Amino acid sequence: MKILEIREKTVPIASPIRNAYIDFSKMTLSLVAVITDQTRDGKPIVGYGFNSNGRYGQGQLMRERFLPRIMEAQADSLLDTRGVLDPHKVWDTMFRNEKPGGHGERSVAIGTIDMAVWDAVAKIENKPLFQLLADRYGDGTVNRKVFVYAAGGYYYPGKDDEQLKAEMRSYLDRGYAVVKMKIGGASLAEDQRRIESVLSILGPGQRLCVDANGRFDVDTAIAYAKALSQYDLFWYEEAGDPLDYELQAILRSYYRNPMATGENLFSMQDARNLIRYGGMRPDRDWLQFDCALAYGLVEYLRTLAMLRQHGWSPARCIPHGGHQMSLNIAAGLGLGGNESYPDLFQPFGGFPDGVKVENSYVTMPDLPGIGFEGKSDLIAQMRALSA
Ligand SMILES: O=C([O-])CC(=O)C(=O)O
Ligand SMILES: [Mg+2]
Repeated sequence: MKILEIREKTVPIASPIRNAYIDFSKMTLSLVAVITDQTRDGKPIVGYGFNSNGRYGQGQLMRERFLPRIMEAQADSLLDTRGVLDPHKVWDTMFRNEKPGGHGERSVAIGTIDMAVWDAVAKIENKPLFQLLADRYGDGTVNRKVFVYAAGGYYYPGKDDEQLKAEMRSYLDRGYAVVKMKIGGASLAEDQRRIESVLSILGPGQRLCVDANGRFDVDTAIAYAKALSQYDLFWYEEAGDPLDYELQAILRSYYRNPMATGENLFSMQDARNLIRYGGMRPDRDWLQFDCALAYGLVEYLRTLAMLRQHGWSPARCIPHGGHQMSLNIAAGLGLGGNESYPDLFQPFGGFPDGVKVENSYVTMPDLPGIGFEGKSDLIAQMRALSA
């Protein structure tokens, strides 16, 4: 088999929301289609991928480096022993003549193409990606029920506590038991008022996460840690700069409840530094590495192996990004769950049509590949690229 063509397009996912670090007024992503010479029911098998929110479209890097390397490679050099496209070989081909380190420069572009390759491979095998992953890298058993939480609670022009509560209530009404809001874009006193207003609407078994998006210096991170300790939060996320492992390690002396970070670490090596030097606690903290920003699933498999070597369970991973790729990895490889943005970044976030959230869990349906064909608004945009 061979890849006939790879197309990419930059697509807007702009909205007026703001976290503690950026607004999303000009946010974009790259959508990719890997068109193969394989067919099913007379139609070409096409794999699709896109990158998560937060890092913008990647078209130029793809056009100048990664797509030509794939298309110039001998078609056979990209195949496994079964004659099917091998994501690891495609990855090695993309990475040819790339130096180590400085991962963010290219990890999003490679991760986006990698997603489309896995989608194509699972479709060629006519299996859901979660089943393919369990068969190839696990013992074949899948856990179709995946924990999901609702991320939102952004700062928004004119948004008051009543609107914040209404937003969170609507997530609870849609079946979520864990919700997330932004902090660090206002004073501590104002954020505490916002947090307490959300806590006031949570019922038994319902929990809140807060996310500072890397905004705080060490003193502010500690001040928040002390103030947040009085609430029974699900987690305190990305307090300081994502690469400041010392800050993260210091925080454990001030915050006993769970913390979460990792969405802005874009390689196994960066993730390993967090595990080595960040003081993260495998019995309670959460890791949010997102394959769609971090060189894809080929690299995520290396990260999971690194975690195992350091005594961490994959169940401590709840990736950032809210895409179906991580849902498949969760169901196939035993992650602790996945993020979800019920009202943001559509049509890229979310679940196949008809999938319901119940007590903060979804059940994965049987769709070949990642499952994009089950989400009508998303697959319409994807097919427009590959048609
Ligand atoms: O606001 C963002 O950049 C997204 C984010 O941190 C998250 O989903 O955890
Ligand atoms: Mg975050």
